[in-house]
Amino acid sequence: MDTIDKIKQQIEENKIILYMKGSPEAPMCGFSAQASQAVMACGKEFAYVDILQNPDIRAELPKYANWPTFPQLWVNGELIGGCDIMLEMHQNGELSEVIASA
Ligand SMILES: N[C@@H](CCC(=O)N[C@@H](CS)C(=O)NCC(=O)O)C(=O)O
Ligand code: FES
Repeated sequence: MDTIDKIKQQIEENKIILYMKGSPEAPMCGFSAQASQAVMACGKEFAYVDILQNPDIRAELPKYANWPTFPQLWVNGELIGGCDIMLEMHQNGELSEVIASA
């Protein structure tokens, strides 16, 4: 399967999916750590992909998403945003709402 198809499948099959560096338990970058903590605080199960272990996705997702960096949170097939957006939405309560809608 080519990388774009793999990405599309992941996003379709997982209502909440976080593309990040490392894992929520062992994040490998401060941005990914903060983002995964905000998502975890919403209390709903979510999928994640460690892009450090998936260099093809690291290379292709930014083009597909039209978003240059990681982490990236996707909910219901749509890009929500990166770390700054997740933290802002966590602070104003919108992150839980979006995640609850998944
Ligand atoms: N301001 C960004 C911070 C994230 C960021 O700058 N990520 C960088 C460093 S971890 C990145 O993903 N660079 C591309 C790469 O490492 O593939 C956000 O809101 O998500
Ligand atoms: S890995 Fe260096 S800032 Fe994320």
